[in-house]
Formats: sequence, structure tokens, C-alpha cells
Amino acid sequence: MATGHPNLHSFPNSDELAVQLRSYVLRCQNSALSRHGTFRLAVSGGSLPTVLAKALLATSNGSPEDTPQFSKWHIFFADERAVPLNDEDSNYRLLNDELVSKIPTELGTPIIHAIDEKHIGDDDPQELADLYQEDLMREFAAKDSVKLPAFDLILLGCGPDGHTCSLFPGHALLREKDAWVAAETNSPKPPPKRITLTLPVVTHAISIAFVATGGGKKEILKQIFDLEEGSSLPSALVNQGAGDKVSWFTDHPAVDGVSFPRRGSL
Ligand SMILES: O=C1O[C@H](COP(=O)(O)O)[C@@H](O)[C@H](O)[C@H]1O
Repeated sequence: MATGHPNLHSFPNSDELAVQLRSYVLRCQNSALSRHGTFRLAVSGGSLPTVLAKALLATSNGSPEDTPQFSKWHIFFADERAVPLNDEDSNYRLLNDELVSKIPTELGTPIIHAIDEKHIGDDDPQELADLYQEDLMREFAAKDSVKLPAFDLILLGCGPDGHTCSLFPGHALLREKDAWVAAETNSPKPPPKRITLTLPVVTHAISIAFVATGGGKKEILKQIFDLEEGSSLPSALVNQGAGDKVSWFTDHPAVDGVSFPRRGSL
């Protein structure tokens, strides 16, 4: 059962957002490393990797707290498209182009958990989802020994229709209770075949952050934070399921006119 309300952080521009996103991610990293020696996170595609790269590739102030220890990171994908890893629609490729390929050698190399390319051509992406779930099980223990994997951090985007991961409004996948990773065969946003973490996995994470910027997100954010109007939207379901574990990093244009239950301090 979720406690509290999501936290909102709103900044004048993406540069200032990136500074605070960096501190937040590194606080999650440092806390995870002190708990279990690795930092296990899931990242989204879309607009997220660009701002994440701006945050993490910035110059450190030299303190251990402000230093990404990438060699201890395991990066999974909150969702992925069933396309080759070098396809321009691939979230793996996007993250690699924006961030991973630009990490200075001295900061180490993260382990990236990509989908199995052998199954991208399958008519049904179910096998792709099952194999990705097995990868999670290797990292987080078998599904019959833990009910859900506990990511240290999940970084999410929010589409203009309120989707997050590849969980789209009104879709039956939103009711999935058992699987950790699910297949989507008919996404309303191309490409149609995808895999996605399920809602129980997302809300079970220790920390969850949305990054949403630009005036194009304003109308959907109004709905998401209006407890009646948008309460069944996927991003709103994350808010409801995870409460104060959720932080929203936005810029001012994205939240113009949005009333949030709680404005957080960093
Ligand atoms: O299709 C997708 O879209 C969402 C939202 O993207 P954004 O560009 O509006 O930030 C993204 O979070 C997801 O990973 C991606 O597959």
C-alpha cells in the first residue's frame, strides 16, 4: 500500500533540472551501494536519455558522493521496442548514443541488460519478454523466491497520452499482476511490438522518478494530477501505487497550471 504523495520538482530549464536530477540519481546510487554493493536501475527511452546524459556527464565536484561509479551499475530498460539494437527506434541504441558511449573510461563501464536480438523478428514478442524476465531473475533472484524485483531506481518518461514504460491508457496490461515483464503487440505509438516492465514491478522499486519537460506535457500532467479526471492513466497509476517514493522532475512549461498535492524540496 502506497503512503504519501509524489514529490514535484520544477525547474526553469533543462540545465537546472539536470543538476538536481544528477544529485537525486547519485543519492540513489550511494544508498544502493551501501546496501548491496551494486546499483540496479531501469531507464526509459524517449526524451529521458538526453537529459540523463546531461545530468550524469556533467563535471563532478570531486567528492565521492558526486561521482557516478558506473562499473557498479546494472542498467535495465523500463521498456524496449522489438527492433535490432542498432535500429533508430531502439531504446538501447538511444541510451548508448546519448550516454553510455560518452562515459569517460575512468568512470567505469556499466553493465547494460539489452533484449535478446535473436527474438526481435518473432511475430509475438512474448519470448522476448520471457527472456528479459529471466535476465531480471538472474539479477534479483528467481521469481519463485521473490514476488517482485526491487530496483534501486526506475527512471520514467510520460508520453503526451499519459503512457509510461510501454503501458498505454486503457490497455489490459495495466491489470497484469503476475508477470515482471510483459509483451505488447499493438502499441498505439510505433513501433507496435515492445516489451515492458509491469506496473507491480515499477511501483515496487525503491525510488521512481519521472522526467517530463516542455509545454507539450502540460495538458496530460493536469489530468494525471487531477485525482478524478486522469486517475486511470498509466502515469497516474504509478503515482497511486508508489506514493512518496515517486519524484517528478519537470520544467516550468510542463507544469504551468498543474496543481500538485505536494511540492518537494531537494
Ligand atoms: O515510447 C516511449 O515513450 C515514452 C515517453 O517518451 P517521451 O519522449 O514523451 O519522453 C518513453 O518513456 C518510453 O520509454 C518509450 O518507449
